[in-house]
This record gives sequence, structure tokens and C-alpha cells, in this order.
Amino acid sequence: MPEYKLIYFNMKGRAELARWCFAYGGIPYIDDRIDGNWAERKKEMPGGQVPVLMVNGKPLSESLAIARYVAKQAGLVPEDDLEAAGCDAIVDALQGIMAEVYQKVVRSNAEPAEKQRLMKEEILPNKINPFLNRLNERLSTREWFISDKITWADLNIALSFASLTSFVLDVLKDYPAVKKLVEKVHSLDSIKKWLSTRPVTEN
Ligand SMILES: N[C@@H](CCC(=O)N[C@@H](CS)C(=O)NCC(=O)O)C(=O)O
Repeated sequence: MPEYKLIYFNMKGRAELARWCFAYGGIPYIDDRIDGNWAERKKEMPGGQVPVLMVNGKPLSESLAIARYVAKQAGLVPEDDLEAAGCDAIVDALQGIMAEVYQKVVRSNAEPAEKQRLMKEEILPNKINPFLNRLNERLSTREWFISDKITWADLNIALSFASLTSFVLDVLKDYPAVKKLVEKVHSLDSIKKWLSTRPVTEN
């Protein structure tokens, strides 16, 4: 097995999906969380950013390329090309939604009341709820997102909506099939173990 080192900050952010894939696959890796000397470490990173996955000393950048690669090693990418592309599609869509939430709400300098208004009156009704409607309909008739087998798309759905629940407590209230999938992923032994042992961080 190759030697893996995942380099990122001490946060979930763009590295957490890869960490969940490592956990699911029981694949050993070094979880290298940069602490304090970013200016120095930045020079070593291709493109000057993280996450970077070192595979036997060779760097791979871009969070979704990293997560997809680790998912493949963990048996979480379908063999069928169209099913694999279906997973890519929902992962990309979720990435877009989460990027908007982080940019406009989590990292914005707006007052808390304005953040709440933005979330309630704009992002939820225009972006998140229509997405959840379609996803809930799809998950009502199937075991996992793409087929009868779990994939990294399921892990990403569970990760993203668990994280959104910290901003909007009842985000899944009207979407029971999505809620069921999120709970199913969280009840996997490998994921439960990761969640109970990972470093505690705010984001
Ligand atoms: N498209 C890249 C974006 C990477 C990115 O924005 N990384 C941020 C942390 S989340 C970073 O390295 N920031 C520090 C810097 O740019 O100096 C990805 O998805 O991996």
C-alpha cells in the first residue's frame, strides 16, 4: 500500500471528505495538520495551497481530486463510468452550495442577524431546499444515492448536511429520505470511529 500523508490546516474544511474516505476504507495515512508555520509550509505546496495529498512523496492537489482518488482506493467509486460521473455531479453540486454558505455566511463579516436573514430568506429557499427536494425524491426509492452500493457521494451528502445542521438546526426536517441516509452513514462503524477520535475543531 502506498504511504499517504494528507496535509491541511487543523480544520475539517476541504480535507474532511478525504479523511472520511480514508476512515471508511480503513486506510492508514498521516493526518498532517499545519500548525503555525504556514508561510514556510506554503512554499512546499504546489500552487501554494492545501489540501495536498502526498502519495509515496508525490503531491496531489485539489480537494475533490484528492477525495475522488482516496474514494477509489477505498472502493467508494462505482466501476460504471456513468454512475461514477453521477457521483462527481452531486459532489460538485454540494461543493457549490457549501462554498456559497461559507462565503456568504460563515466567513462573512456581516452581523449575525444579517447572516441569519441571508440563510433563511435567500440561500435556503433558493439553493438548499430545491436541491434537498430533488435529492429526497431520488433517495425515497433507493438505498444509496447512485445504486444499491454506498459511494463517496453518500459520504459527502452526510458530511455536508451534518455540517449545515450546525447553522440551520432543522435543515432536514422536511426531507426524511435525506435524513435517513445521513443517519445511515453516521452509523457506519468506520465513520463512528472517526467522528469519535478526530481532533475537535470548530470548522
Ligand atoms: N480549489 C482548491 C482550493 C484550495 C484552497 O482554497 N485552500 C485554502 C484552504 S481551504 C488555502 O490553502 N488557503 C491558504 C492560502 O491560500 O494561502 C481545492 O479545492 O483544494
